[in-house]
Amino acid sequence: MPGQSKIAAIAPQASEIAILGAGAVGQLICHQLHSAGLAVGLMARESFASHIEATHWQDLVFSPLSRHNTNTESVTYRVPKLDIESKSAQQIKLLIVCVKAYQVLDAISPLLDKLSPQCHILLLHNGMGPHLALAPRLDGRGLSLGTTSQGVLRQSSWQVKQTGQGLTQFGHFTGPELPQTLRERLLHAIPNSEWVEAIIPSLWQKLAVNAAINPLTALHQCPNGTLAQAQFSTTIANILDELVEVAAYDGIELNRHFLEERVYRVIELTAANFSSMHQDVAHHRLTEIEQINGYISNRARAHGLSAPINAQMCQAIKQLSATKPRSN
Ligand SMILES: NC(=O)C1=CN([C@@H]2O[C@H](COP(=O)(O)OP(=O)(O)OC[C@H]3O[C@@H](n4cnc5c(N)ncnc54)[C@H](OP(=O)(O)O)[C@@H]3O)[C@@H](O)[C@H]2O)C=CC1
Ligand SMILES: CC(C)(CO)C(=O)C(=O)O
Repeated sequence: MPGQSKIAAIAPQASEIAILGAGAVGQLICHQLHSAGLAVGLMARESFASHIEATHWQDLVFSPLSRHNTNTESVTYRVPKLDIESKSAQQIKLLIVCVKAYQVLDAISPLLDKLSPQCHILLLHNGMGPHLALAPRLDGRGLSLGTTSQGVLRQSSWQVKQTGQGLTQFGHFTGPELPQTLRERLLHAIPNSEWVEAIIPSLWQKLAVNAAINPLTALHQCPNGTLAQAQFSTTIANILDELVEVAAYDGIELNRHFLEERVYRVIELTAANFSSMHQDVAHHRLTEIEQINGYISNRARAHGLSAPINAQMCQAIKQLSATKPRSN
């Protein structure tokens, strides 16, 4: 293939880090960990139906971010495809879950009684909620959470292209902490990443960006930049007002002014992009609305409050999706 170099490297040692969910983000993180020399393997959906006992390999193609739309050279590399039924699964020390928010529980549930009791779990998705459902089921394992503003596009099953750089944040949520050595390796491997003392406020801040941008771009079928127009400012302000109030009841103090500035900065920086929800609706896929505006409205209800604009966004996206047959 033109513009592509083969640098296949086989790491013979057992994988100490496994990535569950071999989609866009899963393959991006896999590439970054593999490039840093870490023993990483993939758990793709098809592994569960597989009767192959031993570890086998997967070739992946990664295209780095291209500046000025120039042709960048893609790299092909090879990582183990992990089978949860194999003995090597017991050696996994860190499981990074890179599925969509609504897929987390279904993806991880079959693994919980098979992973080692020491295996640490890290959830990396947009939206919030799965951590609350997963926490009581950890059986003494540690749980960390993360959020990334890197951008990546899946071009085919085993080929992804990085489309944006951005901050990635991780932090401890509950149970035993991620061992220091693994934490350092993770931060070293993922560009522009940091460990934060309090991850939940960071997740709320990312939630604010997604809650303001994603449903409006899907409903109005527009790129992110269109939301800078004055006609959207009241709705965006209302979404943020409700979010800040609900977060405060959850014990998280957010700076309303800072949040709004952040939302408009993302609108400007990603002006030409179509949000993930816009794309999910356009491609007739399930959206993460339930874990974004739906989470705000559910947490409001849990505190005896209401978050009518977020509830309305949630309802409108579900209605819009219902008019289109789903492909997943
Ligand atoms: N793409 C991006 O640029 C960014 C995405 N995010 C967030 O990251 C998360 C992941 O997004 P993204 O990678 O784009 O999504 P994708 O749909 O590309 O990847 C999800 C992957 O999870 C797999 N999966 C689903 N269910 C299971 C299961 N039960 N067992 C094993 N694998 C499973 C899917 O398999 P299959 O292929 O078979 O469906 C798919 O490969 C989302 O929350 C998204 O909002 C955050 C920042 C940027
Ligand atoms: C930041 C934003 C809104 C960029 O499009 C995003 O995270 C998404 O589309 O889900």
